Amino acid sequence: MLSVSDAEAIILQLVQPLDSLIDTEVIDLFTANGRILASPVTSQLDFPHWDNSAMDGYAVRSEDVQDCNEEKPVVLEIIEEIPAGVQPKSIIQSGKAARILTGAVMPVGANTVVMQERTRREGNQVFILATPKPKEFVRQQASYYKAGSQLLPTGIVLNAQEIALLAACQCTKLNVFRRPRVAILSTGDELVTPETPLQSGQIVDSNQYAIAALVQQMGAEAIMLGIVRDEPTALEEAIANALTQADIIISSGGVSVGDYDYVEQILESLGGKIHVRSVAMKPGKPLTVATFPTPHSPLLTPHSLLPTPHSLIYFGLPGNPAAVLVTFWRFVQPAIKKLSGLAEGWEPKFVKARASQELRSDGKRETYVWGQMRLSNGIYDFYPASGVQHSGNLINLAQTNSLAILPLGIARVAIGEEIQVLIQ
Ligand SMILES: Nc1nc2c(c(=O)[nH]1)N[C@H]1C(S)=C(S)[C@@H](COP(=O)(O)OP(=O)(O)OC[C@H]3O[C@@H](n4cnc5c(N)ncnc54)[C@H](O)[C@@H]3O)O[C@H]1N2
Ligand code: MOO
Ligand SMILES: [Mg+2]
Repeated sequence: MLSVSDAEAIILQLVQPLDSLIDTEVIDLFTANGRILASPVTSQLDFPHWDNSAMDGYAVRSEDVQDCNEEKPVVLEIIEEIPAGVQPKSIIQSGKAARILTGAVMPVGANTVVMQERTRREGNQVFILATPKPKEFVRQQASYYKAGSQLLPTGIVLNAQEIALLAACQCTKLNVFRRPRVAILSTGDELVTPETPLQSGQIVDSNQYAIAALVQQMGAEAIMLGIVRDEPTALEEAIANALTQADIIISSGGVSVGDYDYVEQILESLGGKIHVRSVAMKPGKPLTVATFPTPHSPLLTPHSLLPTPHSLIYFGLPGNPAAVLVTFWRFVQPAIKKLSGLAEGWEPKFVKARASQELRSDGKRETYVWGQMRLSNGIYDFYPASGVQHSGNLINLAQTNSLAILPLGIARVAIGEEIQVLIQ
């Protein structure tokens, strides 16, 4: 059985990010929230675009206002009014000033802005009551960004901050990585859809919904392939079909040692290479991970006839609902993030927290306890979900946001002790 960290290393090494030449699409800025840039962005505009005023006040020549104070103000003649958005018409000569408003273009000849509060106005004269620093309150052209240099690199997520910047640059069409395609299937004769009236012994296929929600939350496309019977031919057909339409396939169930657990055997019969068969973790022990060498369909490459170069990864998650969530957060989420083209930050995120209650495990497998992290006075406290922590219990998963980790060999964590917590 592999340790969690060995399994993680193997899995993340199997993931080849999407290709920045092939696996891309051009989208509108309006739909760019959460998407990942597939090529760097460069603007032909300087920021600021031109020298402009940072204050409401007066544009002056700094040489004219060297020695002024309240008792001995310098008096300048106002020759123009420049609101934002208006091109100045005059040149500011010695002894002259322009009324200027925040964001307005600096007039030629002026190099400094005196803020309104340090002036007094009488008619078309302004009294400068304090000496400004040279160039004070002038936002110099290109002082934030010089046209032609790289503005945003490949591999970053576009959020509000980046989208604001792209809008300001008038970059309304963006080359981004396509969304990873994730096919999802559930295995089990006992499974029915949520709208089916339950017969004795039947279970609702909640995993399909959980996995689809997780996949969508990550900005990937969830392809829901439904329930597959525990029957080798049906399973083989379903997996072969999934291979033609996805970058990643996630199934749940059928990976343990039971008489109807066929997933591993079918993966091998379809030419898959198994890299992980079980992991020393609880829940999640029978996690199975395989790869298939080449994509099985040109569907994957809408902009080219070349096949995508990365291999296809199959995650066979254990059927128990909590095992699905834990193995997804621990392994599948970073794998999808890495595949999606993110240049950095795809690794799982751990934080330190204080145990708010005693935590226990059998010490034989790395144990993941689900619960809630809460921030109080700058310190994270971890509250395990109340009720049983069994991998078949999904009731108390609701409202959890993290997983506390009890390492192998640690059977007890006392109240107040520091623990590692995986955040979702
Ligand atoms: N003799 C052993 N038995 C088991 C072992 C073991 O090591 N030796 N491991 C146990 C562990 S740990 C887990 S986890 C499960 C994993 O089993 P499978 O992946 O083979 O899953 P199934 O047997 O198909 O189902 C397990 C359980 O989960 C329910 N399930 C399955 N699919 C869904 C779904 N889509 N939505 C909701 N619930 C689902 C299923 O009804 C079962 O109750 O094996 C243990 N056994
Ligand atoms: O480890 Mo299993 O994944 O307990 O339920
Ligand atoms: Mg089983």
